[in-house]
Amino acid sequence: MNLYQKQKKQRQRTNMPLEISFEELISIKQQTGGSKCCNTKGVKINAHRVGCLGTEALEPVEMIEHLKGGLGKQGQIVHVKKLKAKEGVYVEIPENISKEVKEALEQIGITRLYNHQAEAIQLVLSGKSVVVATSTSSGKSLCYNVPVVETLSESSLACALYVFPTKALSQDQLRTLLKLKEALNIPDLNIGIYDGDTPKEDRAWIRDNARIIITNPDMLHASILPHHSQFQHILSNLRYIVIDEAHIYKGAFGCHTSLVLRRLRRICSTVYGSSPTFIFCTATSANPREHTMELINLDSLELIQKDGSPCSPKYFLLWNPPLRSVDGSMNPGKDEKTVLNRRTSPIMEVSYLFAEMVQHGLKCIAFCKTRKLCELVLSYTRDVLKEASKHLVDAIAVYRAGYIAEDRRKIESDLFDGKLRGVAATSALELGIDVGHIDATLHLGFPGTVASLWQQAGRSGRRAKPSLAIYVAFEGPLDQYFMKFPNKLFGQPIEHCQVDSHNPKVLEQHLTCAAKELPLCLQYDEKYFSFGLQQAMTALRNLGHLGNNPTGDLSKNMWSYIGPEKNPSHGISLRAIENEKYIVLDKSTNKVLEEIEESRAFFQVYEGAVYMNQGITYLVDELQLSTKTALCHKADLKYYTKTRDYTDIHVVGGDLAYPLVNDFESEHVKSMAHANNCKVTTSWFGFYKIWKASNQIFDSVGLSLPSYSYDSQAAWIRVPESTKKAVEAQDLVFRYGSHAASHALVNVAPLYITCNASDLGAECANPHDKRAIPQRILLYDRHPGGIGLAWQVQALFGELLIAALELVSTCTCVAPTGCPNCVQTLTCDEYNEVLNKEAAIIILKSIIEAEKCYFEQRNNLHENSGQV
Ligand SMILES: Nc1ncnc2c1ncn2[C@@H]1O[C@H](COP(=O)(O)OP(=O)(O)OP(=O)(O)O)[C@@H](O)[C@H]1O
Repeated sequence: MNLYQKQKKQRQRTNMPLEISFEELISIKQQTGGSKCCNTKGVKINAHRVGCLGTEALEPVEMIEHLKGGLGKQGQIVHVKKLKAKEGVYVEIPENISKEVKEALEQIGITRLYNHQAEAIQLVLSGKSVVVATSTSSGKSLCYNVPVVETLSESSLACALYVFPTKALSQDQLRTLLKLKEALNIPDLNIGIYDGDTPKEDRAWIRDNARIIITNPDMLHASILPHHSQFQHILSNLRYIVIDEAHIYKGAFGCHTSLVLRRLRRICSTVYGSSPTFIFCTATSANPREHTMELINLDSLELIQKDGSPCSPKYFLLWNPPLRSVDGSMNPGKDEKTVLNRRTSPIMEVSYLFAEMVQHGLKCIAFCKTRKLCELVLSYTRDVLKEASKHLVDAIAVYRAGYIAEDRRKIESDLFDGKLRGVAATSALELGIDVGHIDATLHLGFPGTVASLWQQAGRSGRRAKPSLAIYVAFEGPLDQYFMKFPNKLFGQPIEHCQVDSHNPKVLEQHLTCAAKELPLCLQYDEKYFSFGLQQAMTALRNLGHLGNNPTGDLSKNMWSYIGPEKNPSHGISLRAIENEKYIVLDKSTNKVLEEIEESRAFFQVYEGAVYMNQGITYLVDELQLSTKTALCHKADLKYYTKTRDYTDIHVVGGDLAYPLVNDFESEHVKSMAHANNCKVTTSWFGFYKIWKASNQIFDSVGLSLPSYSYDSQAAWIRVPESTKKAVEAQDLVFRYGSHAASHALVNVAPLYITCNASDLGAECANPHDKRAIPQRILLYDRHPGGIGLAWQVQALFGELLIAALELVSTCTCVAPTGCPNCVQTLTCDEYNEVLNKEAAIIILKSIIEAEKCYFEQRNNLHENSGQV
C-alpha cells in the first residue's frame, strides 16, 4: 500500500473528506516518500535529517567535499562536472575608438577588450548589424555601449534605442549607461527610460531630448509606434537599435515582438528616412543567427560567438535525492516490483543545501520553478537555520514576481550589498540583473530548457571567483533523464529559439496597427512583413478594417486603417500579461505585500485563507472583489489552507465532423489531433483547513467566488467509443484512464518541445464532480492567451502518444495510481486523484492503433483511386 492509499484508508476510518493536502501533495507528487516536516521546535525538519551546525567559511570546492562527507553522504551526488577556468583573450581597445571614449572606459575599469567585444564593436562601427551570442557575464553590454557612445559623442544628433524585455533590466542598463556618461562628460548625452513606469510629466522631455531611449517591446507597440510623430527627434536620427536578451523573444511573445520590430523598421525607413544598425545580444542557443534574423526580417547579420571572456572554474553537481521505501526507512527495497521506493523530497534537499551555503559564507540563489516553492524553500531553510545559525534566519529572502517593484529593488540591492546572503528566486532573477558576486546557485528541478539552466547557473561566478551550481532532481522523467545522462547538459546547446512571425492571426493584428501608423502598400511593405502580407491584407479588407478603393488593385494602392478601434494596438497584448491584479494588504501596516494576477488570486487569497509572504504567515480577513483587495493580518497559525476547485476546458470551434487536421506530409507521425482556441474556466467552491503538524484536514469551508476564465489554446484528440468499452471491460473507470494518459503526455512533452511541464495543463478529472467529461485526451497552454504551445503539441501528437505509452508501460511502479515517473504530475489541478495507470495504457495503445489504422486505410484508398 502506498502513502496515498494509507492516508486514504486512514481518512475513511476517521470519516474525513477524501482530499490530498498540499504537504501530502508534495510528499506524493514530488516523491518525498514520507519525509514530513515536524518543525514543532525546529529541532529536526525531517525525520531522517539533522542539518549541519558548522559555520566556518568554505570555498565552493571545499563545500563539495563538505557535502560528500555530510548532507550528501547517501549518494545524492550522482555527477560532478568541473568546468575549467578559461583565460580571457584580450585585445587593445581599437585605434578608431576616440581618446575620450577610451578614457571613459578606463575610468570604469576597462583597459582592454575581450576579442569578441572588439570584433562586435568594429563590425557595428562599419555599419553591419550583429548578433553577439556568448556566455553569461561575457561583457555583452560593452558590445553595444561602446559603438553607441562612440557614434553619439561624434555626432550630436545621432540617437539610439535600447529594447529590453523587462523593466528591471532597463533600470540596470540605465545605471551602467549613466556611469559611462559621467566618465565621458558629455552633458547633452541625455538618456531616459520610456516605459510604463515613466512618470507622465517626464515623458515629453524624454521624447524631445533623450538621445538614448531605453524601452521594451510592449511600450514600442502601444505607445511609441502609435504616436511616432512625437518621437520624430529620435526616430529620424536613429543610428542603432539594441535588442538585448533576444532569446526571450520566442513563442507567442517572440512572434508579437518580431512584428513590432518590423513595424518599427518600416516607420523608421518610410517616414523618417533612418536605417538603423541592429545589435542583438542573446544567450547561447543552437540558432542565434537564424533566430535574430527572423525576428526583424534581416537579410544578413554577422554572428559573433567566439567567446574571449575569462571564466573561473565552475563545479556543477547533479544531486538526486536518496531513495527510501515508502514506510519511511532509508533502506530502499531491492525488488522494485514488490517494494515501493520513493525519493526524499527535493524541496527539503534544496532547503538543507541552501542553509549549508548560507551558513558557510557562500552567497547563493536557490532557483525554484514556482512562487509557492520559493516560499516553501524559504520557510524550510529558515527552520534549518534556526537550529544551526539563528542570526542568519533573516539573511535570506524570496525574490519572485508578485512582489511590488520597490520591494524587489530593495532585495536586489540588499543582495548586492551583502545584507542578504541568499534568495530563493523564480526565473524572475534569471536575466542579467547585476546582484553582485554570487558563489553558488541551486536549481530545484529542471527549469525547462538547458539554456535556462545555464542562464541561471551563470548568475554565479561573475567576478572571476570559483563557483558552484547544484541541480537537484525531482522524480519526474525529465529530471531523472538528466540524472542518468548528465552529459546531455554539458554538450553543445541543443535548443533552438523558435519564432513564427508568419502566424496569420498575429500578422493581421499587427497589420491593423501598422496601417493605423501609416497606410499599407503591398508593393513597399512586403520587405518588412514578408510573403503573408497579401493574404492578410485581403482578409483585413474583407473584414472592413482596411479601406481605400475596395475594387481597386491591392498591390498599388495605399490602404488605411478604417476599423472600429480608435487605437487598435490597445486591444492587442504582446504577452499574456494580466493587467487585472489583486493586491494583498497588511491591515496593521497598510503595506502592500503582493500584487497577484487575477488568474492566480483565488488560489491564494480568500476570506479565511492562510497566506505566506517572505516566510511569514498571514490570515486573510476579507477579500473585497470590487476593489480587488485582500486584507490580512500577521497570524501565527498551526494550520494552512487549500482551495477546492475545478477547471473546465471548453474547446472553441474545431471541425468535429472532419477531425483530420494533421494529414500533411511531414517528418512527424501522422495524427488526427486538433489544435483549437479554448476557454479555460476555474471555479472555486470551498477550502480545507489542514493542521500543519499532522497534515490532517480538520475543517471544510464553503466559498462563493466568481469563476475565472481565460482564453488559450488546446491540442486534443478524440478517444473512440470502442476504447472506452475496452477499458470498462477490464473493470476500470474510463475517466481515471484518460486523466492518467493525459498526464503521461504532459510528462513527455518537455522532451520534445521547448517547454516546462508546468506550461501545459491536462484536462483533469475531478473527484467531486460527476459530470460527464468529453472523451478526449487534451493538453492546453496554461498561459492566458497562449504562447503557441498547443500548435507544437498538435504537430507532435503522434510522437507524444507513443512516448507516453512507452513511459507508462515501462514504469515499474506498482500502485494503480502510478507515480511521478509515469502518470502523476506536479501541476495536476486535482492533486493526482482519479488516476489509473492500467486504464491509461489501454487508452494510449488503442488511440495509437486507431490512428495507424485510419492512415493506412486512407493510404490504401488514395492508392486505389490512383492519387498516390
Ligand atoms: N573587457 C572587459 N574587461 C574587464 N571586465 C569586463 C570587460 N567587459 C565586461 N567586463 C565586466 O564583466 C561583467 C559582466 O559584463 P556584462 O554585464 O556586460 O555581461 P553580459 O554578458 O551582458 O551578462 P549577461 O549574460 O548577464 O547579460 C561586468 O562587471 C563588466 O564590467
